[in-house]
Amino acid sequence: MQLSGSARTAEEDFDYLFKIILIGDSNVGKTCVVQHFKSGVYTESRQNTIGVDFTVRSLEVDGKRVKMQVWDTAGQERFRTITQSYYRSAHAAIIAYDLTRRATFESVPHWIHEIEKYGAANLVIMLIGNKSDRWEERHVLFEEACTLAEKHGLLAVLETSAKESRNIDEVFVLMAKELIARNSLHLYGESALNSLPLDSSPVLVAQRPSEKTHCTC
Ligand SMILES: Nc1nc2c(ncn2[C@@H]2O[C@H](COP(=O)(O)OP(=O)(O)OP(=O)(O)O)[C@@H](O)[C@H]2O)c(=O)[nH]1
Repeated sequence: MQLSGSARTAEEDFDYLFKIILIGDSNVGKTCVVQHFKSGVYTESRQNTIGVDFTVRSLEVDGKRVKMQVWDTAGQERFRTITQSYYRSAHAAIIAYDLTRRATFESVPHWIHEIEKYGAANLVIMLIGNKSDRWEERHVLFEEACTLAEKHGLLAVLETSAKESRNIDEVFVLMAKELIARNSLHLYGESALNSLPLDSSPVLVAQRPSEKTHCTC
């Protein structure tokens, strides 16, 4: 994994540049999640993504300036060849499903397989169950997503709502923290890897109407 540390450009200084690919079935809300991350607003989406859209936002995480490049990919099958070509240079992948549509959750193993096939080795993978504002129509239990995440060694599961601004920034901040931690290990070499083992247990964050559950397993 190649991460750009302490990079400088004429326009902007940053300590890290991370490239994140957002994948998942069509209409799960990927574009709305990215747009909310970029601008903080929810705009009802009427168009499916064609190919891949590119968004950038800078964050400050643990005193570090982090530039997040997010590639919002089309979920539709007909764009698969184009989107696959973006996997290779990503540092991390976020797989999104719609928690009101079970079929989109059942596709998650397929998306993990795509990452394993086309992405770099050891890509950090996070799972998000979007549309948590429609919790009454839930067709995927949070616990099921946790089980899947553990089985495949994913970093985290978060339930999000682009519509009601839930957990969107948290997804990207958590991802940035993990990538910074891994980059530090990378910089300090094998001995650091031995002395600072990464916690392989996923971080799990459910979003329910009036409570927020954090659990680590
Ligand atoms: N209720 C609710 N609807 C959402 C949310 N996020 C997205 N939507 C709606 O879900 C539909 C699909 O959203 P998109 O963001 O276009 O989905 P996508 O995954 O990018 O779809 P593709 O571009 O085809 O891959 C739109 O009608 C959105 O307005 C959410 O958090 N809650």
